[in-house]
Amino acid sequence: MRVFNSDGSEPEMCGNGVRCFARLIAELENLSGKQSFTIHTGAGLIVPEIQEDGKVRVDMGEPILKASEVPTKLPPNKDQSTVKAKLDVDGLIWNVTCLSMGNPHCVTFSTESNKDLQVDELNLADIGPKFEHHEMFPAQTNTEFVHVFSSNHLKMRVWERGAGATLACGTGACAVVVAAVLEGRAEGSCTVDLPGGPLDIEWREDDNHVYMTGPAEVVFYGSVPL
Ligand SMILES: N[C@H](CCC[C@H](N)C(=O)O)C(=O)O
Repeated sequence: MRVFNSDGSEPEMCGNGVRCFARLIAELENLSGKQSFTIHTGAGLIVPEIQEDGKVRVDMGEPILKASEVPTKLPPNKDQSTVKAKLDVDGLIWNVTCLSMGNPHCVTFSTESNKDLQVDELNLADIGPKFEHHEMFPAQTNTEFVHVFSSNHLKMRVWERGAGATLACGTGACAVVVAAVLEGRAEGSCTVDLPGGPLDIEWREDDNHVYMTGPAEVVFYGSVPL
């Protein structure tokens, strides 16, 4: 599977895209019931599995925490991660945790002056590009702004690299749960509310893999003359 952002850039991976890809294969092959596929992506092999209830569960692999592999130029902690780092965006200091799910993510729950982000009040069109193109992210970044309802219920908005504000970001939802666990804000299994709907995310201790479960439905068929 190859995926392209709306600006034409080609990211390594797309979590929502791979769910839709699995659904399309099942529709085209007229498959029903539980189905599992191995998809080659720019982030390696990804395994989506269509569940009996029709939802798609994706093994998104292991999160990448090493700063140089996110990649970010933020000064790393002793364990080489950038958990609870400080990012200066136009003079405002944001508390961030950066990681990769095959593509780069910067997750924030607060600024130095505001400990509880009211995500619906943020002007993403203003601040999003300042994160996306920040000098600390040599490959740019997807940025997730998160409110914590409880230790297993989060809400996020996302400014995506190469796409802007979107209704949903599967790799972003995975990055949000990993960051929340690392910051001590959440447990490993969470529901993440996105503008486009909820996703169930589980970061499993036994294999260190992140699993994302959510719907995928055909909404139209079309063709694109190239
Ligand atoms: N804009 C992202 C790619 C799409 C990721 C998102 N749509 C998802 O569902 O994971 C990037 O450039 O890394």
